[in-house]
Amino acid sequence: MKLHLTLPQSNLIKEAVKVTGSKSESNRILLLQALYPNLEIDNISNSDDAQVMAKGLKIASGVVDIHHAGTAMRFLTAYFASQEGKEVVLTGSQRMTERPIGVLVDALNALGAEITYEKNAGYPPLKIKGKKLTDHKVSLPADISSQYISALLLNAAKLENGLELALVGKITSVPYIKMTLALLTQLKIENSFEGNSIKVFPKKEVKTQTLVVESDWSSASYFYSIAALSEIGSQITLSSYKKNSLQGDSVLSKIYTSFGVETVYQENSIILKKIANPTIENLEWDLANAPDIAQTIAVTCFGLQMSCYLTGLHTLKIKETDRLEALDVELSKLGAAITVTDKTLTLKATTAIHADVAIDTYNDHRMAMAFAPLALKTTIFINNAEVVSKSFPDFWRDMATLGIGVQVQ
Ligand SMILES: O=C(O)C1=C[C@@H](OP(=O)(O)O)[C@@H](O)[C@H](O)C1
Ligand SMILES: C=C(OP(=O)(O)O)C(=O)O
Repeated sequence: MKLHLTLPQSNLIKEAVKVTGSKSESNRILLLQALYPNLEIDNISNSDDAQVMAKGLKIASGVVDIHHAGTAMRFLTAYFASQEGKEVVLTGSQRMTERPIGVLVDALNALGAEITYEKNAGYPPLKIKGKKLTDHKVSLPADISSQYISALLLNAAKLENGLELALVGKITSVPYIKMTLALLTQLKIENSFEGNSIKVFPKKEVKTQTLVVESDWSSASYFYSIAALSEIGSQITLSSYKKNSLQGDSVLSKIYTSFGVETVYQENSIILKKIANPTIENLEWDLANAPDIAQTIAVTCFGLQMSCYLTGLHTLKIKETDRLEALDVELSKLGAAITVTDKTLTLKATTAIHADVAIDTYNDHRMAMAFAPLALKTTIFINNAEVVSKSFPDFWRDMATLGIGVQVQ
């Protein structure tokens, strides 16, 4: 589906938008619910990734296909490896077979699991024969993806002796590890994270309770970008959010103050108010703790004709696509002066934004959504716009709600 996006007729429409639940929280809680069936979930994400996760957890043998969902791939690998009696081949999309998983497989096999590669060593598909894992100490590199660590931690309390991880190297995407531990703490599963050591203690049962998923902050980033690119005086209301979020991407409220966007927390909503022009000329930010908002921020800077220097982007090359390369190609089409390395992105202030460019999305939901806010500055086409369903199926409907012209070509 190719979409043509056009400018809002006047100011943004002040409709409140209810954003679906965090996919990161949802996929963690779904796994915990499979381990502790007396848990209930509220505000679960309606994303493809949460749906494939829920479906995958119900399968006991045969092929489990998790499509593009990285968290589902990693979390289910640890889950099936520790489920005695289950035997599956865990696979996904073509891109998933190019996203590395060797660190997690090595760690699980070192704990006594039986996982083998169906095709290429270090990559899905995996053949997993579930076993009772009794070893409880393992060390693993922590600088490639935090999802390997969360996968181990989520399943840890059901292991006979719990789990003790020694993390090697600079720990990346730390807030996601803290989110995992915070959810365990909510279930009164004892855990600790000190220096490079994480411990989770065994717990056979948890109290019956409902875990409420906060709405997705990565999804909120596109609305922050819209607010930043809109006229002073515009505002957008999003629910359901809270000030003390488990999601690291909530750092958006801080970052976007530099673009003149203020965040007001009101009951269970956030109101994004465009109150000023950008307060800086160049944004410098290390995004190692919030990699999923890199595309949004780069495009916001481009739309505001600002320069930026983004660092900590070393994980972007192994996500849904090589996001650094994709940003380089697509922003250049629009007229940007951009340079990327394997962990940084530099953008020079642009003088003009080209009109009617068709943005390619590379099977990456965040490419489609990050570029959409440019509709406030120019007319733009988004190719394969349906990719948004990976995390935010209602995205285009919500864009239209705000008054942005969304036409199928
Ligand atoms: O644990 C999670 O829910 C996630 C962790 C991050 O991955 P990395 O740790 O691989 O950076 C993030 O990019 C991904 O979208 C979700
Ligand atoms: C990287 C992402 O997801 P995953 O790794 O779970 O596929 C994302 O949603 O930006």
